Amino acid sequence: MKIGIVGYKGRMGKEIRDLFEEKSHEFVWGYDKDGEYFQKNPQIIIDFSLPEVFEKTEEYVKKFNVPLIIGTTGLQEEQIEALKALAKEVPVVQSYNFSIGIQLFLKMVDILKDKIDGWDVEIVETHHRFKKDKPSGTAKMIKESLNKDVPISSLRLGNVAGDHVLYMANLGEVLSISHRALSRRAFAEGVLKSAKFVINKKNGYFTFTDVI
Ligand SMILES: NC(=O)C1=CN([C@@H]2O[C@H](COP(=O)(O)OP(=O)(O)OC[C@H]3O[C@@H](n4cnc5c(N)ncnc54)[C@H](O)[C@@H]3O)[C@@H](O)[C@H]2O)C=CC1
Ligand SMILES: O=C(O)C1=N[C@H](C(=O)O)C[C@H](O)C1
Repeated sequence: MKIGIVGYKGRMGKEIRDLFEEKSHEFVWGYDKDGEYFQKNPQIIIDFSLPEVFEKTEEYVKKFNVPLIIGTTGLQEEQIEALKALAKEVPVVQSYNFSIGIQLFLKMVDILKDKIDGWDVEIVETHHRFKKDKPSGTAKMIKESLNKDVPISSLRLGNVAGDHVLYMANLGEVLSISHRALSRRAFAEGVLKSAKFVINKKNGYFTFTDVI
């Protein structure tokens, strides 16, 4: 695959490029703060940047007419709507977490959510000090899966790649589900899976749940 990355100079951009190149795919196009890197037209665009870059990503996806995988968090409701409109033209995979573990976490939440009425429920997320958004996109996904308004606490500590814990308690017991990404490789692996899933599709809006 010939890939393009929006945010290619960032932490995730570099991890994704390294993994794809290890697997003999080619990094041929990139976009970052200082503009475009162009070697060849990409066959797919992967965006791990910031919400303010979204319109540029949309512009380049339309220009190259290729699938989009987007992991950028903190997107506005209108940007999600714009992604769904874009997905009528090209295939789009959007997720706030591309790790397999968080997919399993969400499945457990789905089993538990109707059985914890009257329990105290709180989410705690911990990330590296450089993370710009708060709370994390994953914490928002967990809250949405619970289908109720629960508090989220955000810690920004050192170089933590991404921890999420869901605590549930009644007066006699505490139950928790917890996930820790040991490095950004876990997310990059999910992006590679998504790229293989989406590369030959015509159009459509997909999440990482559809991919695995
Ligand atoms: N969905 C998932 O599984 C994951 C999502 N993320 C999300 O991915 C995004 C990127 O995370 P990191 O790589 O850690 O951040 P980062 O800050 O290391 O990388 C962001 C990149 O975007 C570039 N950028 C910023 N403003 C720009 C602009 N106006 N025009 C062009 N480029 C611009 C930066 O120069 C940088 O290279 C964040 O939204 C983060 O929350 C991160 C890890 C996993
Ligand atoms: O910014 C990060 O690093 C991460 N962001 C995502 C989020 O906001 O949920 C996913 C992961 O936890 C790492």
